[in-house]
Amino acid sequence: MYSTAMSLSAAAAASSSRPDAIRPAGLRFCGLRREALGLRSLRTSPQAVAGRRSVAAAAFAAENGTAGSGGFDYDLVIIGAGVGGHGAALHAVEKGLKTAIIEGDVVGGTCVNRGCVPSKALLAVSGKMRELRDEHHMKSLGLQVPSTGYDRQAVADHANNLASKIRSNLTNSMKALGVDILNGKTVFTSDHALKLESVPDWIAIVGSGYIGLEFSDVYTALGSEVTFVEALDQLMPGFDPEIAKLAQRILINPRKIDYHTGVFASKITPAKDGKPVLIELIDAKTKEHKETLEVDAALIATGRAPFTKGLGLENINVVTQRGFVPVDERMQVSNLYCIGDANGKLMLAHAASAQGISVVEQICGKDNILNHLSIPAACFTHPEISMVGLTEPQAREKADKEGFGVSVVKTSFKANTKALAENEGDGLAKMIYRPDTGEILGVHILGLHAADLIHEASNAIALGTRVQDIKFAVHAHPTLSEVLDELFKAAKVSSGVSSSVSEPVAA
Ligand SMILES: Cc1cc2nc3c(=O)[nH]c(=O)nc-3n(C[C@H](O)[C@H](O)[C@H](O)COP(=O)(O)OP(=O)(O)OC[C@H]3O[C@@H](n4cnc5c(N)ncnc54)[C@H](O)[C@@H]3O)c2cc1C
Ligand SMILES: NC(=O)c1ccc[n+]([C@@H]2O[C@H](COP(=O)([O-])OP(=O)(O)OC[C@H]3O[C@@H](n4cnc5c(N)ncnc54)[C@H](O)[C@@H]3O)[C@@H](O)[C@H]2O)c1
Repeated sequence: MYSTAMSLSAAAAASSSRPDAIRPAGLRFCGLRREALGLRSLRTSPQAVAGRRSVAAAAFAAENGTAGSGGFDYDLVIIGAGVGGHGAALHAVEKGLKTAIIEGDVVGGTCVNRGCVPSKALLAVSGKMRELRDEHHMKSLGLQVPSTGYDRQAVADHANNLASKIRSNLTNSMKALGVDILNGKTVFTSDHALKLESVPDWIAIVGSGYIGLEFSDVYTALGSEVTFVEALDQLMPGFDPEIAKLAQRILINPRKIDYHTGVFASKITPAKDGKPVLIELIDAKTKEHKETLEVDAALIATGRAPFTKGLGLENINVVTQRGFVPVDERMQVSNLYCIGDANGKLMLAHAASAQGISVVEQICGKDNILNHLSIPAACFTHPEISMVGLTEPQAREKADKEGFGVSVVKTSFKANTKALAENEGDGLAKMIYRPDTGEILGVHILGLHAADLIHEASNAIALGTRVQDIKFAVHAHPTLSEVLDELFKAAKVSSGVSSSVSEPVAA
């Protein structure tokens, strides 16, 4: 029997995340947490470094050894079958570890069941709807669309069906590899926003981060009017300010969206007996009452925090911060690892998975530190926003502290042939870099397929490729990737800096 899993399931009361209080703008979580569960008899596998420890994936995973007197059934027990746990499980099997995964609710976690997957299904619909309704765009392509409409339930079914399909793909992929999927006992909160049970005429969205912005795209495409309530002084405070300003011009101002910034939604009274939803707004600084909004519905998108109570972390003196588990750069705390949303470093599906893989590498005896500044992020509005590394203010702050210079280059999508062919010239890409070394500090893109374009920059940061080298890489014409090519070629790096790329050979 898996002794680790037994002690965990007895202690667990899980739901990965819930709406959270405000976080400062632009905060990148730096500080891993790992929670100790007071696990007994943990052992490292023969390849792992000496010492007892456990692994957390999505929530946590506990490692134990098959060798020796303990006689455990698994080398690795992962708690939580979200994308973090799933990524870790697949990698663990590849590494030859006998693996089990315990899920308290349904396989797939937040991303698959109430996050990335259903939200992107709704966004796919909003994208098509926008395109079909854009008469000017259609005319310019020579198309006529007589009328457009939608079936709300069919749209909702599309999101649900996609989630079920991906959930069963994930389940089957683990079963096929021999990962045992075990059920925990736990209590969950539920997230209904993605069920699209109605399309309100007027919806207030509290918080203009990723969730708020993506849902504003969905709701306005389906005909709702949106009012944003944002505590900080500008909308989209987590984004590079120049990109946020342009996003406001492209994604907010032309749509049926108004907004209140610098105010907290301090109290929300649900609709009752024909009365509307009431949202009390207070000044974020003075805390004085400003006004009360009356709307048909309210979506709270103020950040999420993990529910990590009941795991027995206090038994090993791990103190969570608003539920987040403080881990170090190797995702460790005490004798445990914690990956994914639970550690709060970067609450993204692919970050969770990358952390899981990094941890498995360590368990197998190879030191591995994930560079979080190389992990891209994307907001799937129409058009999309993507980013990797530092924002310009963050880069300038770091430069002031460490005494180096910062340069910025920008290019417009209007200069890109492919974007113009698609009639999608709205957009900007900017790169922040060190002119003395050519190091790429950050790249931010708003424009058509920005979420796909960012990877050339994130891979360059991950691999330490400098501007003076990547500028020689060739991009097919006409493609959107030339947007990044423009950035690399426009950057000016000090002439004394060496390049590892050979000079192009003259034809
Ligand atoms: C609306 C929305 C849209 C999103 N869109 C994107 C996107 O487009 N791209 C992106 O990268 N990210 C997106 N995210 C974020 C992404 O969903 C999360 O970062 C990701 O799911 C984190 O993965 P995880 O494995 O750490 O946690 P989760 O996916 O939350 O999985 C944790 C799992 O652990 C289980 N669990 C927890 N505690 C226990 C316990 N004690 N015992 C047993 N089981 C337990 C939970 O039930 C859950 O299944 C979105 C999130 C939301 C809410
Ligand atoms: N495309 C994606 O990758 C994607 C999509 C959705 C969600 N996510 C992940 O899910 C997490 C949660 O997303 P989110 O949008 O809820 O959080 P967020 O942290 O991105 O944004 C929350 C916003 O709410 C504001 N806020 C907080 N309390 C408030 C209050 N009382 N009144 C008014 N404004 C308030 C904050 O200032 C902030 O701008 C994110 O960390 C993100 O990583 C990712």
